[in-house]
Amino acid sequence: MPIGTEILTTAQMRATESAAMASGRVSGAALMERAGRAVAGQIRLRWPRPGRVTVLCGPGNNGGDGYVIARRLHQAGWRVRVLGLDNAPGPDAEAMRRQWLAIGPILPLTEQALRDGPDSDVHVDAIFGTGLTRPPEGEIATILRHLGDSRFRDGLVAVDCPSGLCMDSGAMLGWPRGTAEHAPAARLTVAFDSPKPGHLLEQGPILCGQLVIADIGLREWREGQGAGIRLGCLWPAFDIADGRCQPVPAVVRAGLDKGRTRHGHKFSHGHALVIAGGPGRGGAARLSARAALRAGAGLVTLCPPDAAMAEHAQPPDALMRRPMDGAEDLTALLTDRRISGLCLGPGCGIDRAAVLLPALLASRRPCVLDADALTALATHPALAGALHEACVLTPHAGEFGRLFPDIAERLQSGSDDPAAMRGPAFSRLDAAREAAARAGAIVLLKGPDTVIAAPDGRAMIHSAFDLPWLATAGAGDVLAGLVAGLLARGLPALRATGLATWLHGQAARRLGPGLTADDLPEALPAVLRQSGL
Ligand SMILES: NC(=O)C1=CN([C@@H]2O[C@H](COP(=O)(O)OP(=O)(O)OC[C@H]3O[C@@H](n4cnc5c(N)ncnc54)[C@H](O)[C@@H]3O)[C@@H](O)[C@H]2O)[C@@H](O)CC1
Ligand SMILES: [K+]
Repeated sequence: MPIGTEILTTAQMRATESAAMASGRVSGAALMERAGRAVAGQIRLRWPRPGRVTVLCGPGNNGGDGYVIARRLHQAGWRVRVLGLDNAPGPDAEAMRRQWLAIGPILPLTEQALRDGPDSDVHVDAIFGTGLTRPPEGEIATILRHLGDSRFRDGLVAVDCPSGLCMDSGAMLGWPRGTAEHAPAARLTVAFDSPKPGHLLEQGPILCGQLVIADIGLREWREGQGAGIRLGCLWPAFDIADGRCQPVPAVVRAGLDKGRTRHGHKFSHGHALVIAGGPGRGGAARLSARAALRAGAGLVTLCPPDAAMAEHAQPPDALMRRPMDGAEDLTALLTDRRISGLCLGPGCGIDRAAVLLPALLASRRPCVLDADALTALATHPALAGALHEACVLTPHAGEFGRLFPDIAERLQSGSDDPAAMRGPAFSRLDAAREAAARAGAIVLLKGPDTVIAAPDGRAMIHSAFDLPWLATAGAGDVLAGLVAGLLARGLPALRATGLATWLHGQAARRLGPGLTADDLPEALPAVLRQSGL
């Protein structure tokens, strides 16, 4: 079942296009015309008065789109300059190129030609799209670095993606991994049919500027691809075809009714257990517990060791407290079948987490393992064998590196062949999926580009590049608590994780700069109400 907005890898996009063309109901040229028309339309929306535009056309179909854009803008009264290559493009791009040649000349695609011309209000980057297979070199690399000058940014429009961006990973091929200095950063990127992972990961959101997804009529063939990668959230700069943000991803609605009937008993809304640490370190777990309550768990019990009970006496009074000293206490508690979600890790202490993990995992109860529980897993690898599909691991990059050092190393080096850096580069999506498959659990790899993956390969991306203020102490504890609360309510683990991540981001968006983690659970009622949940 589709969840949220679908994301396609470049291979899935190509397969979708091929299926559409094989159907005989749409031609490659028609798709190209729609793509070019969509970009020209978006340019005219932002620059209503016709101005000067330079269109840079590359060797493939991305370049073909560029010739369509040039023609359409010319027809709309723009003064158009086209730079292109002599390479024989494919038949569709060649047809578009000829149509342009009937209107105007094609100058060489060189930095010199770019510099020589009169100033343009808009530059259209139609050099490479999904066909990028290796880092740009030579003259084209020089052009891209030239376009990377910040003075171009306000007028740079990327067709499908900024050229050089690997649309499967969000890495700029040819740039050191994790950097994009002097790469062509667009004000606007018009991508076709669906976002690709690279629009949302790593450098993608920084380089794409505003991302608009243009509908070019491929939906029925896309749905046949069984993509399996789902977007759990859209960030505000994200426009779906009709120019609006999608208000609430389907992930938010699906399955939430469970345990929320009008006549429901508190136990039918689930019982979450949040395990706290020793004296003086209870704050993190209390944040998690408050978030679990706000996520709608019917009951939430905070379980510190007996020696720390006293410091949990303050509100919220809705929280229950119960001492839990060791694994026997946990096992005894878990004989209560109504406990339907657990949270272990925030402020717990690594030793305590290691002691409790075997009993927790043996119960096969849905759980989120965060912070110290992840470090305990990394230091006691034998425990990992007991992980199961209802476990959610929520590592940040450092914890991920300790749990899955070889996968983190591949991600760091950027590609299976770092010397040549041939795309598609190994991505955070690949890393999270591989880790989830190995662990047999859900993996939520945190970052401004959070990736959530299930062992069967289903995945979501949550882009929060617009929320720098969410990187604050305790925000992760709140996220873990939200996951635990939703698990307790009976949501399947992947869905609970996606929804928790989305709610977390929405709460942060609502609060804005200056938020503290304490504010996040309190912002949830408004987010839930606004989303109609
Ligand atoms: N196929 C279709 O039906 C449609 C494709 N569309 C456009 O077509 C694009 C994909 O077109 P292509 O597959 O032709 O690929 P591109 O236009 O992205 O790339 C062109 C060619 O450049 C070569 N190349 C790759 N990396 C290179 C490098 N570093 N240096 C030099 N050459 C390099 C490749 O051999 C590739 O075929 C999409 O991004 C989109 O813009 C749109 O027209 C919509 C319809
Ligand atoms: K491009």
